[in-house]
Formats: sequence, C-alpha cells, structure tokens
Amino acid sequence: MAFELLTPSEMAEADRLTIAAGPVDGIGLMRRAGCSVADVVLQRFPGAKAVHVLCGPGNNGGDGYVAARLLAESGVAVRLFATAAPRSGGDAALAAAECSVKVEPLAAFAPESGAIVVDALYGAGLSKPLDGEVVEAITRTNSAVVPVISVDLPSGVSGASGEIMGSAFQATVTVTFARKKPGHLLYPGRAQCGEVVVADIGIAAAIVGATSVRCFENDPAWWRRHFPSPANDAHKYSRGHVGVFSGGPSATGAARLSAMAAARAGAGAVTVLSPGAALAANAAHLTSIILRRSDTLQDALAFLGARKPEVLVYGPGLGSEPEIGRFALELMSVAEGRFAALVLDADGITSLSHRRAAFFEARKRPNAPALVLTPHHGEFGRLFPGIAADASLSKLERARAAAAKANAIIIYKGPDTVIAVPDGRAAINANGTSLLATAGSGDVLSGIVAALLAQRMPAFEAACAAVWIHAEAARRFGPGLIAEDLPLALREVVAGLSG
Ligand SMILES: NC(=O)C1=CN([C@@H]2O[C@H](COP(=O)(O)OP(=O)(O)OC[C@H]3O[C@@H](n4cnc5c(N)ncnc54)[C@H](OP(=O)(O)O)[C@@H]3O)[C@@H](O)[C@H]2O)[C@@H](O)CC1
Ligand SMILES: [K+]
Repeated sequence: MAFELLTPSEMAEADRLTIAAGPVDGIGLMRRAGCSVADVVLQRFPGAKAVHVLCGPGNNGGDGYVAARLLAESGVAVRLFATAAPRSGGDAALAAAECSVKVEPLAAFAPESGAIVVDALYGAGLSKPLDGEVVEAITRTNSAVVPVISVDLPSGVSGASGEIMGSAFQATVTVTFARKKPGHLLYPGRAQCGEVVVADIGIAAAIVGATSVRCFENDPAWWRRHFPSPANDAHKYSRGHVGVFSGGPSATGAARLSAMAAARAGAGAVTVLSPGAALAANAAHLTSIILRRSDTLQDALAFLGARKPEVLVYGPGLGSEPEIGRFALELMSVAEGRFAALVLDADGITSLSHRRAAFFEARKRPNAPALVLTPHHGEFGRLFPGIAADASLSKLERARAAAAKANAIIIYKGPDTVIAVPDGRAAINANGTSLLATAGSGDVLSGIVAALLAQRMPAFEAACAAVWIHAEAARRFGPGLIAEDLPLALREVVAGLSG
C-alpha cells in the first residue's frame, strides 16, 4: 500500500503523465474508475432494489456514466440524473455516449428506500461552493439516510483541504483512485467520506513519485525501518538521554508524564530538571527517572555539560509567564553542541507568543538546534496568528507555512494531526482518537517525540512515529483512559514496532 496523499492538481499531473506514457488514454482511465465504482456497489449492496446515479458536468460525472452503464449491463435497475450534459469532445461526453441509460434532470431525483445513490456530481474539479438544485439533492439524500457511494470525494468536499464547500454528501463509502487525497483525512471532509476505498486504475507508483507530492498518510509502513532498536552493547546513555523541565511545586505532574513517556518510548535515561521548590514533590513520585535541581540557566548549563542529554522538553506545566519564553530563547541560543533538539509544548509555546519576533529571528541562526513544536489549535493561533487567520490555507498548508516560518518540525495537533517539516514534507495522521482529548495527553506526546529523537530517529519520521504511537496506545487502552495510563500503554505498541 502506498501512502502518498495527492492533491487534486497532483492527481491531474499523475493522470497526464500516465496518459503520456501510454498505452492507456483518458477514457481508458475513466472506464477503469467507473468500473471500480460499479464493483464496489455490486460487492457491498448486492440486494439493492435500484441504483440512482447522479452525474455532474465534468469527469467525475464521466465516471458516473461508466458505472451506470456497467451496473445496467449487470442487470441492476439504474436511474441516472444529471445536472447538465458533459462538455462535448471530452472523455465524459464519450462515457455518456456509451451509456444508454435514460438521462433525467437532477431536479427529478428523490432518494428511495432500498435504493443506493452513486454520487458522481463533483470530485477533484470542485471549484466553488455548491448551491441550488445540487444542495437540495444533497439535503434530500442526507436526510433520507440511504447508502451513498461517492465517486472520488463526497461532492462538496475539497480534495485539497477537506473543507465543505456549501454542502456535502454524507457518504457510506468513497471510492477514490490511485491514492487518497488530503481531503479524505482532514476534517471536516473526513467525517463525510465514510469508508475510503482506494481503487487501482493503473497509475504506476513511479508516476505518483514523479509528481510534486510531498504529503503522506502517517503509517508505520514508511517510518518503521527508522524505528530505533538498541544495539546489543547499548548502555543507558547511548540509548538516548532526555531532560524534561518541571514546573513549580503545584505543577510537577506534566513533566513527570512527559518523562515517563520518554522512558517508555525507549530513552535510556531521563532526567527531570526541577526547581528547588518542587524537588520534594517530584522526588515523592520518581524512581527510575533521574531528578536534578535546576533553577537557573547556569544550573541547566551545568546539567548539559555534565550529562550531555540529546533532547530537552520544555513547556509542560511551566506556566506562561514572560520569563518562561525568555528561558526558552536562552536555551536555544546556548544549544550549540550541547544538545541536539528541543521539544517545546504547551506553556513553552504560549510563552513564546509574547516574543514572536525574537523567536523567529533566533530560528534563522545557522546553528539553531532542531526544534519540535506541538501546538493544538489555540496554541497555534497564538504563535502563528497571521498563518492561523489566513482562511485560504488548509490545516496542511498552515502546518507547512508554520514549519517554514519557525524552521521547526510542527506537530499541529487535533483529530487530524498534521506533521510538517521545513523542507515541505508533511503527513496527516489517520489513527487519532477522541480518547486522547484528556488532560496531560499532550505532555505524553512530547515525551515520546523527545525519546525517539534522542535515539537518533530522523526528525520527520520521529515526529510521525510519536503521533501514531500515542494514538495507537490510547486506542488499545480504550475507554476510561487518563494520561497517567498512557506511558505504560506505550509498552505494547513500542514492542510491536521494535526489532
Ligand atoms: N485525474 C485523474 O487521474 C482521473 C480523474 N477521474 C475523475 O475525474 C474527476 C475530476 O474531473 P474534473 O476535473 O472534470 O472535475 P469535476 O469534479 O468533474 O468537476 C468539474 C466541473 O464541475 C464544475 N464545477 C466545479 N465546482 C462547481 C460548483 N460548485 N457548482 C457548479 N459547477 C461546478 C466545473 O466548472 P468550472 O470550474 O470549470 O467552471 C467543471 O465543469 C475526478 O474527481 C475523478 O472522478 C477519473 O475519471 C480517473 C482519472
Ligand atoms: K463525487
């Protein structure tokens, strides 16, 4: 299985390259696409009383004409409703000419109990919000709760952004071609797709690779080979050392969650750097995790010099006072050679939002350490207000723009977490779960990503792996999960990936 996510324009590029390479032509691809839709209808709904195929004016409609013809030839009772005739001379017009099912106007369509709807109105070419009779047809269909097979995308969902443009079908199954599109994974579109079936229509992997695609569905299959497995002669520091800064006496738990997660995710040593006033609280709860006093930058520097951790986690439980942001900037400026990467989460991000100019300037320095930022929606808006306010950008594009601006790995959290790196690569996570919407779960994620970086997993892959592992652990634990459960729940997931 391949994990590239093709935007509509990249898919069109793949389409052109395939046709240019031959021997298949445009109508050939369309016949394969329509055939795969008909196959899904016949396999999933063999007892359907009738199939109502709704065709738009473009090639999405063309796929609908092919499917209607094949279903009618298979003996299925088919009715076909169209918004307009396809433009003459194109592939869709050819497909329509080959289809002898009577064409009725879309206004005549009414969903019927026992019938299936094939939605071939708009796909990759959706260019503006839907309106008029199309919205009426969607509203009638969604409220009738009949099964809907959407061709390529539920009509109304943007393949590039997952945005709903005007209105969108609630599909039972979406049959897309060659590869999924970002709109299948980004909300709100993702919720409209139902099950997504990817049909092979003969677009070769090499052709997908020759497009400008830089976005992937997050899956272990493509980062697993980078997943750390300790050498036989490993010792605790060669397995990676993570330092986690703790908050004050009444806010120590977040750092410990992060630290425990880092240890469970394979870091050989983890140190909690605690203010003197919080040492007793931390000591009361830590056993294998090292505890060290750190009140000042000098204390932190002494730790860095003596213990040489690879990665620091800064943010969980620290509070958002201005000095927290100042300290984060100081850490970055003293990094050279002392540690490799900094994971900034929660309060670490919020506190920097008061010092944005200095922060972005610091990130331009050639020797700046690798930086991972793990904002949720609110934190993202505070640190990147301009990018967040740009309504023309999808979540994917926002994450990419932020990664470039901050010269950082961005883990833009949510039910459709996007991971982006400054070189333009990005991934969208697909195994997210609402179980993670619980206090402290973000602290755990920071610890996992820090541990994987400390074990020298490449940064993009480490961030993707951390996001997937975090969600997988939550899923396996199931309902009742609280953040304290997550570090131990990581064990089984990490064990499954190791070796
Ligand atoms: N690429 C491939 O590899 C393959 C692609 N295939 C199939 O082709 C599909 C893409 O086809 P497509 O490019 O013709 O776009 P499609 O979605 O049919 O719409 C275009 C038409 O709709 C119109 N229109 C747009 N929005 C509108 C609105 N809100 N309200 C009203 N009108 C609106 C738009 O008008 P315009 O923007 O030009 O003014 C234009 O007339 C793809 O999803 C897949 O199913 C397969 O056959 C296999 C290989
Ligand atoms: K569609």
